[in-house]
Amino acid sequence: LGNQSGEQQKNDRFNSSRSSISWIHPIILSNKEVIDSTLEYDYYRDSCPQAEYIVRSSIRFLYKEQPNVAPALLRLLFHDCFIQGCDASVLLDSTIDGNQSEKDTVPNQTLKGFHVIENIKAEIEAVCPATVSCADILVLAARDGLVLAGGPYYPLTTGRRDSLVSFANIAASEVPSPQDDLSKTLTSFASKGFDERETVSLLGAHSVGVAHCQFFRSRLYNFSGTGLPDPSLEPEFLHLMRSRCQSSDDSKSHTEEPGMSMGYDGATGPVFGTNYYNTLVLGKGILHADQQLMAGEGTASWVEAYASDESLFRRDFAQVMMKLSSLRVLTKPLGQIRLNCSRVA
Ligand code: HEM
Ligand SMILES: [Ca+2]
Repeated sequence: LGNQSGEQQKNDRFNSSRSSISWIHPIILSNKEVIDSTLEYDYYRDSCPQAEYIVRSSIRFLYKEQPNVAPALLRLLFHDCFIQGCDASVLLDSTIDGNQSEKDTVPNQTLKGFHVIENIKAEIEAVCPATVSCADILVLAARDGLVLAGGPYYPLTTGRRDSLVSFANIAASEVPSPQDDLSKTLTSFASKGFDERETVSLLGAHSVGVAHCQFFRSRLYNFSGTGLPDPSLEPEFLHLMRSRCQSSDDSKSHTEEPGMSMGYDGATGPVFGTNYYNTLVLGKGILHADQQLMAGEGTASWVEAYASDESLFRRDFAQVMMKLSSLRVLTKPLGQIRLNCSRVA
């Protein structure tokens, strides 16, 4: 499948209408023929009834040994869905005929969890060949991991199809940067259809997982080229962060580089939800983009609401994760079912 079909696919997706129910995409093939293609609950109920069970049991098994699989997959899902929709475009490897992978772009270099999706895909292929998309496996696996990490459950529809190309240039420019100010973050999320409340709740994903020093070192030693730390950092916290992250990185690789957990205020241990928002209220956000949520009246009031009302956060987070997981999906007849998640079939 060459570039032309990739191009065609892109055009179809740019032209498809966006309704507020984002998973409904009427696709007009000719003047007469309209296919109302939608995602469905349990889309594989006849074609592969074991699929969702295989995902869930694999993630459960892995989580016991490696709980960091949950944050890794949640971040992978975000980086897939935010770039041209939930189509597994982030999972493709670069190819010799020149399709550079999103994986190989700067903002994606510390993504993890690719092998997890690949292994689940192989297990599913063994029982239902060429049936279940990598895009569906990723959204299901991320949801199941999140639940194990203490996050809310949300129902997912399925029937996504996999992209024919990876969108490296778009990823390089559209994956949000941790150095972004609030207005940039809000513009970026608004361009994908998320309002302020939804953006604040989505960032609650940072309740789990780790940020490596490279993503916030400049805040500690040389904020915006001033040679001084970020003035919004609470002094004791600045001291703690500096003790974790030296001014220069002498580790040999990303995996060795130290980091800090983002949703942990030191007092109560890592709990999904309110802790993250509390860190922001206390001026202890790790990433600049996180702390910036306190810089606007509207976003700050949502941060405060989520910091004090766990069930409100869980409800909003479940809703917004459903929306993220159905962003601009490809459905039949677009896209394909890959046989191996890192390669076009
Ligand atoms: C303004 C928007 C965002 C920015 C700038 C941002 C940036 C980052 C950065 C720099 C890291 C650290 C990566 C590393 O050290 O390897 C990170 C981690 C993470 N991000 Fe985000 N992120 C954003 C939004 C989101 C959203 C919307 C989600 C999911 C819904 C998400 C999920 C995660 C998770 C779970 C981790 C931890 C990964 C792990 O420990 O393996 N992020 N993010
Ligand atoms: Ca994508």
